[in-house]
Amino acid sequence: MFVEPSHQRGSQNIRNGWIEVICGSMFSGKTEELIRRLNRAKIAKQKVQIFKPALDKRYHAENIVSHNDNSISSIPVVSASEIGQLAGNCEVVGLDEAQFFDESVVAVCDELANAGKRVIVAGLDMDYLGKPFGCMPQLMAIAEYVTKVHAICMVCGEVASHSYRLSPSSERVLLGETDLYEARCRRCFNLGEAAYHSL
Ligand SMILES: Nc1ncnc2c1ncn2[C@@H]1O[C@H](COP(=O)(O)OP(=O)(O)O)[C@@H](O)[C@H]1O
Ligand SMILES: Cc1cn([C@H]2C[C@H](O)[C@@H](COP(=O)(O)O)O2)c(=O)[nH]c1=O
Ligand SMILES: [Zn+2]
Repeated sequence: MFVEPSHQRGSQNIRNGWIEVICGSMFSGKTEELIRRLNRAKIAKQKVQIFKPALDKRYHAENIVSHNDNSISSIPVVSASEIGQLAGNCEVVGLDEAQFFDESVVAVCDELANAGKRVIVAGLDMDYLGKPFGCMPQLMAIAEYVTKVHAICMVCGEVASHSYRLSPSSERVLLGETDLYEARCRRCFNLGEAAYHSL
């Protein structure tokens, strides 16, 4: 379980910021964990602002909603470059579905952390082909803390790290849930359609 580090102040009494990344496959609990951390910050009376890419409107236009129906309000943004100004004087900034943000998200997170904010980013580390997704590798590289969470393989019940696409679409961005994707372990992901026959 991730426990919050305390905010240290430097020699000029400036708060020390940092970046946390929560990554993993679909259904691995990224959004649940993001909401848990943000709610704890709210309980600690910290000013919190949450953002998501405007294209992700699966469950709700504004709220961030997990697969098990936990939710928290957020601001949808078209470009990550909007976040800096909207984050204003908040102390904690949350980003969900970070794999969909444009590449400016890396500099934006860096600047927010440099300005003393706690930045918590959740996103898919890999796409449906098992390739690194968007700016997630860069965000993981510059983060102080990286948490990789896991789902359960829907074929064999082992620990799942991959998101297997059930449709033939080869678009990288294809929004969906259990209708289009299932969590799989490495072996069942590589077996593809044959996985269910190999049990
Ligand atoms: N294969 C699976 N493995 C684990 N949890 C699953 C699976 N399929 C559905 N879930 C549900 O998804 C929830 C996690 O949802 P969420 O936090 O939105 O995940 P993520 O943001 O990583 O997609 C779990 O608590 C569980 O209720
Ligand atoms: C693997 C993969 C996923 N997506 C989409 C499908 C969902 O709408 C989101 C991921 O949501 P979650 O909170 O992590 O469950 O991303 C995609 O567009 N392309 C992909 O390769
Ligand atoms: Zn498996």
